[in-house]
Amino acid sequence: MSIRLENIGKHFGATRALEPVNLDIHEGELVGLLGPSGSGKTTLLRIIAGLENPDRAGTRTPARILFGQRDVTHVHVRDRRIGFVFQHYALFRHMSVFDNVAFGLTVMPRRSRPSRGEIRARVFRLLEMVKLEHLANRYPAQLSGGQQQRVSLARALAVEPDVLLLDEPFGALDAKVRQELRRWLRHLHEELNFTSVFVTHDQEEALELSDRVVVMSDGKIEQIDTPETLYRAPQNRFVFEFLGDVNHLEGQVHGGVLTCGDARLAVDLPDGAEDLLLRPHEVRLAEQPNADCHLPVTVTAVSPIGAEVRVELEADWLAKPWLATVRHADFERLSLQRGKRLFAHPRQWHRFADEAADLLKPHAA
Ligand SMILES: Nc1ncnc2c1ncn2[C@@H]1O[C@H](COP(=O)(O)OP(=O)(O)OP(=O)(O)O)[C@@H](O)[C@H]1O
Repeated sequence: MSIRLENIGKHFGATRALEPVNLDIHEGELVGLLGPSGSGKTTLLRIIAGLENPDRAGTRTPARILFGQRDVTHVHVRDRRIGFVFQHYALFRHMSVFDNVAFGLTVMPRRSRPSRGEIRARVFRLLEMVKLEHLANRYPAQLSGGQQQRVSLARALAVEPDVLLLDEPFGALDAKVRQELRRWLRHLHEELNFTSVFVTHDQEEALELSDRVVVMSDGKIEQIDTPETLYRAPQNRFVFEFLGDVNHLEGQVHGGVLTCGDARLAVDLPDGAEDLLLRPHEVRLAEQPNADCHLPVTVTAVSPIGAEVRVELEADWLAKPWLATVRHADFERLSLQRGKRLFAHPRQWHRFADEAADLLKPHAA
């Protein structure tokens, strides 16, 4: 089921939670709404659900919500055929896992309600999918947080919703369980191909799970793209900064050289103030400066965890420490340790002409 949002805005009294936005979600797509706290993600999700009404816009451009061809703008939440999973959408504590998952089916009007045998078969099929069939008789209190969220998901899918909405579904779980559940949701989605929209403020979660990510800030959509395009071609500074760690190199350009204290970098830019941005993997470390680049730094922390080594760098010319990620081989070759003095060499850098848009292509340095 595709979803189309036209001119959907929202005010709460004088607070503008959402500027009028347009959004097309394709059938079978898994779309993440990503943004900092207060950016309007939950408001947008609640409007899709029918838990909140969009502002009534002028008659020429009315707000509309379509599920496929069906205009659901004025359809009550209970008739929108939606499944929900919320961070704290507690299961019914006095009901077994089986009864929780069966709940939505057992309360259907008699004429559309499946028979008891069909309900049983469907619940067990779902429990198998979420790998909990052996716990059907347990009560929620006897399950881990991750298992409870899997039951919530099975419960949401039981009524075969047209659209599945998830609001920070893994927000309350610890990092490892979160990651497991993400992979598992991705697989389930591929298997069942439902259309779903989920809210998160976790970049990694959005990039790993989504077919496309909607990046939001301050009630506006900043960019809608696949994770890869978002990361490689952010449309503005906000998206670039929000999607990963960023190092700043601020200074004055004069005659093709950017200077900042005793730091210097040759750049092909007109004279004036600049703020260049670098991702941690774009910072190379070396024992020596060169003719084009003199960026002296001191190592202040090293964490050789995982596939790469994270190195924190400080310098008098830096307002905020830099973060570099280097390979283990370089870590050993440079004998990196606290207090070591080195030189940073940007592999490439990025620059946004202003807050509005305008990505200038990344520059190899
Ligand atoms: N019921 C409400 N009454 C008044 N203001 C609200 C209400 N709901 C949301 N807001 C305001 O609307 C803005 C957007 O809130 P929303 O919850 O959609 O953001 P969010 O991106 O989901 O944030 P978070 O990640 O913190 O949940 C915020 O400024 C918030 O304070």
